[in-house]
Amino acid sequence: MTDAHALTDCASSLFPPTRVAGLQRAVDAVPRLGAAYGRDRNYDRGLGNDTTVSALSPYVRHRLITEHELVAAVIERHGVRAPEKFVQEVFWRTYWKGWLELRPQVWRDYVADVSRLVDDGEHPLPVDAGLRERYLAAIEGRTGIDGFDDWARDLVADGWLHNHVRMWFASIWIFTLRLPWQLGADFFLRHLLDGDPASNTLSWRWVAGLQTRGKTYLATAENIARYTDGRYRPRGLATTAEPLDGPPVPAATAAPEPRPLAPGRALLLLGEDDLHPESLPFAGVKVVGVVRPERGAPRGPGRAAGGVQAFQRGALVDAGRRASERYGCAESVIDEVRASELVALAHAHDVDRIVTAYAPTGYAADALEWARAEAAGDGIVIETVLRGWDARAWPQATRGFFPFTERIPGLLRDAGIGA
Ligand SMILES: Cc1cc2nc3c(=O)[nH]c(=O)nc-3n(C[C@H](O)[C@H](O)[C@H](O)COP(=O)(O)OP(=O)(O)OC[C@H]3O[C@@H](n4cnc5c(N)ncnc54)[C@H](O)[C@@H]3O)c2cc1C
Repeated sequence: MTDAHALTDCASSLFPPTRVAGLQRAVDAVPRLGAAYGRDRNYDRGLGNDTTVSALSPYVRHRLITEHELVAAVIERHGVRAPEKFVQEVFWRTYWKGWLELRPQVWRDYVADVSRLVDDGEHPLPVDAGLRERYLAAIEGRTGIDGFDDWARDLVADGWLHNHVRMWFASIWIFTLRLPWQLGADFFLRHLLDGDPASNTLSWRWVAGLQTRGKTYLATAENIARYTDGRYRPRGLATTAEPLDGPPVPAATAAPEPRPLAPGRALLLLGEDDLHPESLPFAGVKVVGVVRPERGAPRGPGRAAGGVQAFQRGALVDAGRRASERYGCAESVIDEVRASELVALAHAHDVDRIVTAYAPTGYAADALEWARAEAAGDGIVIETVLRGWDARAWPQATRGFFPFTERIPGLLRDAGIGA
């Protein structure tokens, strides 16, 4: 039996949490990300030599590698047509982030739902005793469902799953095991190295039929057998997938607007959503110190898996070192993003402002918002800077992904890619 809460070092050896490791993986992957990716990407052949996908998500999610540089490298190698599918997949991330940014209530509802469903222990369990045993069987890989049990254990051990596996897993969780989707999303978010509030919450909602109203994703034994090269052929899967019921999708609110930073001295605060501070638009700002949180943002009411915490910590250390070098100043380490420590550091550096990357809707943004409100009371302003990539794309996430894809050529042009 797997201990679903075990601290695992395996994940960080598969995915060393540095920009250099991400770039190396990208260099190795780029030759495969043209037509071959479009043809084979739905096959799950694991993380070894036969892998059909890039397995770059832990790096892209934390922006150890930016979407811009990844897409530019792939187009430079293959031209615009052959990697169309890959480029679209990268834009799924951008689209989901934009979609949630325009509808933060969907995030707030998810957070409230998870809190309501679980107790307040360090490793929270469902409050409903009947649900608890079924939930434990699922996350510990004891359901007896071929494939599903291995995937639950793989997730805990590796911190990563192939996209098709994530779809099958979520579908079986919701429609065969009849477990609440929010608990599956929480399990994923706390164990995936790439765990991302937007991509995760909205993908689970999509499988459940809440995102594209009435349209669900049903995993079938035939599809699983085909795309796992016959490794798995589960029996007894649900044969229908009735969409779940939920509150109506809220209307889109306004997208955040990019505001250029005023010139002058400031501290630079690192945030785990954007760990390539070298390319953030800080023109005119004199960075006099780098502030690095020791710990990443929470991933749910319970503790994130050990491998996830190690990745978050390692990625922050890596970005802190690069930022100190880039801006020629020392780094200060704080426990987590909290106003009291930020205000003390601002005073120690004789500045009244702190600049940081815009944090998209999620746990990190929640923490930053609390710190910002409190620090303002002490006369310290926390200013965020939005990348052009996000500023141009997010306002387009008002409808479904397919209308959004029509914007991709224009977004690439505006980013100066493929010209
Ligand atoms: C139920 C479910 C939960 C998911 N949870 C997360 C999550 O927490 N974090 C996360 O990053 N992705 C999530 N995804 C999306 C997707 O599965 C992963 O991004 C992808 O599998 C990462 O593997 P890769 O790097 O090999 O992707 P590739 O196929 O090589 O794609 C390249 C890059 O494009 C982006 N990308 C690809 N597919 C998607 C997608 N469907 N949505 C968003 N971005 C995408 C990623 O940045 C990825 O690194 C989820 C999907 C499902 C169905």
